[in-house]
Amino acid sequence: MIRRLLHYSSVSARRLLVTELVFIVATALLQGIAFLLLVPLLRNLFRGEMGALGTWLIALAGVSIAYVVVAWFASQIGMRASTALLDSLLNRLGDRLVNLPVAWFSRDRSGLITGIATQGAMFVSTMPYAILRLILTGFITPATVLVGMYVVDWRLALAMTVMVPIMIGGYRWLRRAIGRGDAVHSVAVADASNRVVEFARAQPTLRTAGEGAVADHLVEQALQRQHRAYRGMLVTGGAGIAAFTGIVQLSITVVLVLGAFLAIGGSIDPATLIALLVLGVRFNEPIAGAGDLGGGISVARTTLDQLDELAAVTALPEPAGAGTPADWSIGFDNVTFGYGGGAVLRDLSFTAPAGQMTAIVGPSGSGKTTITKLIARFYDPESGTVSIGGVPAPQLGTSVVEAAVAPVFQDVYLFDDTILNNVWIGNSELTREQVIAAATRARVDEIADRLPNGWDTRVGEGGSNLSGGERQRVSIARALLKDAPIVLLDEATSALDIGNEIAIGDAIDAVRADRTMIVVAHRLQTIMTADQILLLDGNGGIRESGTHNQLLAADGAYARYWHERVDAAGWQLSAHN
Ligand SMILES: Nc1ncnc2c1ncn2[C@@H]1O[C@H](COP(=O)(O)OP(=O)(O)OP(=O)(O)O)[C@@H](O)[C@H]1O
Repeated sequence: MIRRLLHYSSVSARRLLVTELVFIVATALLQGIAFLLLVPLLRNLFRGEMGALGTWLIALAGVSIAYVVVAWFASQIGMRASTALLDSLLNRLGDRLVNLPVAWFSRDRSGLITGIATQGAMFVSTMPYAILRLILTGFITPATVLVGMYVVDWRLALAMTVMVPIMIGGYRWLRRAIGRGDAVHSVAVADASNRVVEFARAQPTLRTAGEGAVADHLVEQALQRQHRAYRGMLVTGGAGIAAFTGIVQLSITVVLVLGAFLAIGGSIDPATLIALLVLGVRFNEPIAGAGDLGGGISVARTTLDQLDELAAVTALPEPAGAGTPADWSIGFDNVTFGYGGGAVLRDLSFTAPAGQMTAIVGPSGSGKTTITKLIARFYDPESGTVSIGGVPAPQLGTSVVEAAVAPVFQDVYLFDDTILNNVWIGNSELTREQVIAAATRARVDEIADRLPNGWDTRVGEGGSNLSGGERQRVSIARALLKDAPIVLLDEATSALDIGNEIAIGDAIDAVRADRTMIVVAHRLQTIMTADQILLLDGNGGIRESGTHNQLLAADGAYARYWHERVDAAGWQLSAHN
């Protein structure tokens, strides 16, 4: 455990932790010595040898003062070590989160991260101060007492020694029992918090769909599972603590009975026996205390296990030296990919020329968004190659791909900050004027104009004060600011009002310039103005590809798809041409 704490500590936290451990050991030794001094002290008291008693009293007072001083330092350093450890844990977690592959993040992982970042990290950080101190003291103090007992009476010391492995066995069993219960409980807590957050987020949908009862039921089930897991943890933990306390009490009884026999046989005088029995109680006290806290270690261990699991998540392969793309074209070469089930894309090959717009169309679930996620390198394909400028993505490395690609996805996240700051994160080095200029090109100025505080109006959590189309305009403005040579655009599927429709069209024109654009296209205007259209077949491949005019002239699947869409939209081609 101590090794694991040191592993997750920063250099300064590690230094504090080691210093604290030294102080804890010193405290425990002094406590043990103070207990041992009780033997001559009590023996002299019962024998009425007052002269020697004074000497032992002074010695005891000296050791006690030293103990208080060292214990005070131990607790002060312990508190500082705890704070430093908490900082290190949260920093390690943050560093890991920004390096985890994007594909790792899903909604059911948010409960795990929240659990580690809140109770988990707090619990681990209290280890040095509140728990480790008592546990180490609980073992070092009795060990010191035991060594001293051999000096006073080896037979009682031997009896006590025999009990030690039994106590250690009991302690381990107790820790394992609590650890098992806590592992189950942690999973249940993460699941329940996911469900509650989901329930809160889904309120608008649930109310309109009248599905509140189903969601209620899911939350209730998750809370019941958590309740059961908690009860299970209390039952196993409580039984473990009771059993361990029983073992500790048994050891006192053994010493008591043996001591009584020795006193009756005359091989030990009553004064020494009383002193040794007092020592026996002192011997057991810290151990029983450590038993109560052994569960704390198990709970902290669960959090450390979760951090280890996070550390073990394999990142996508990175090259030793990043390759340089020849241009900003994108190539798919026999790409096959699935999310663990069947293949979503099968032997898919195409080239999206640099500086041109490629529109991807096709049935729902045919893998359009998946293509954009492979380009952004959220995943690597199972077989085949995705390349940028002729260089396969793994040879470019994630950071090069991230810098080259600006994604404008449908689930754009806006922070609960001003609308301007939400655009600004596209490139924090620009000035306010530059940000406003870019945002204006994406037609975000119209949104700012209607908000009470203009550019400085907060947009609510997740951008809840803006419409879907408006959020997408902010996202396009971010892409403009980032000025990446490749833009991935997943157009909103939901119908947009005419204002947003025109504004998004203008925003796309602004971002298009000479960039390579891959658009999961739903707007007819986008589709027909693309330099290349890929029609997916719904079986992981491409059915037809070409320009709008070529494909219409071919009068195949695309032509049918197009006419259906035009009819459905009641679109007047002539009006827009
Ligand atoms: N993270 C994921 N985990 C598991 N399966 C996924 C994941 N994302 C997508 N899928 C599945 O992969 C398939 C392709 O999804 P994708 O979103 O690429 O389709 P799409 O053509 O963009 O669909 P739509 O037009 O409906 O948005 C679907 O069957 C979908 O359920």
